[in-house]
Amino acid sequence: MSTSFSIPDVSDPMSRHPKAPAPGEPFRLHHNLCHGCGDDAPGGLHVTVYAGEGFATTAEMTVEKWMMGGPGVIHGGVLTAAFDEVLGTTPLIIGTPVVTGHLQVDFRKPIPIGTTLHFNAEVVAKERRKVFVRATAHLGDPTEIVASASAIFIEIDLKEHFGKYADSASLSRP
Ligand SMILES: CCCCCCCCCCCCCCCC(=O)SCCNC(=O)CCNC(=O)[C@H](O)C(C)(C)COP(=O)(O)OP(=O)(O)OC[C@H]1O[C@@H](n2cnc3c(N)ncnc32)[C@H](O)[C@@H]1OP(=O)(O)O
Repeated sequence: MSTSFSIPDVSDPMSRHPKAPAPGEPFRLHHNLCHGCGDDAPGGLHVTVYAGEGFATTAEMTVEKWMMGGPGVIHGGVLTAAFDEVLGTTPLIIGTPVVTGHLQVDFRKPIPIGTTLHFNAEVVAKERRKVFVRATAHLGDPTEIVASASAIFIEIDLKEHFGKYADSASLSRP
């Protein structure tokens, strides 16, 4: 399928899930080996996403040396993976488990190694199983956006989607 990020004129009703973390509290790990958030993921990003107000979340990531692409700056693929993690966790605030269908990233400024990236994300709409999420990243000054991303995530039944793969990789520890 080929698609683009286009927010529907009218969203399905959305509400914060009663079991969503309180503002400032972290979301639980997807699982221990998740490349984005898992504690045991070899070479993982170790991003923790925190609930914000409404349908919003925040996250931080230290830009480490191994994340380098061009000399001294983050690799675009690493930044994209970080956005995928932050954006893909955010729909849990409305209680919806998802996988990425479409993800687009705007790389606005070089992001130096050694800095801390701050993410702000928000679910902006839901249409049937599609969840529309946007995020921005900055280096400490929220008015200076260094990158932004938009994504369409698709609601899934976790067991149906991952059940046949989980034994081999996703849930076993290294
Ligand atoms: C037991 C285990 C415990 C596990 C413990 C917890 C683990 C919790 C893990 C979470 C982890 C998250 C981590 C970060 C997020 C990733 O990185 S997820 C990994 C990357 N993504 C993928 O691997 C997804 C691969 N793609 C697929 O599996 C399938 O294409 C999908 C996305 C499930 C859709 O297939 P489908 O269910 O057949 O959907 P389908 O009926 O065709 O379409 C439904 C709707 O979605 C739209 N749609 C479908 N595909 C797309 C697309 N690519 N773009 C835009 N729209 C689309 C359709 O147009 C349709 O829309 P409407 O007709 O309602 O307007």
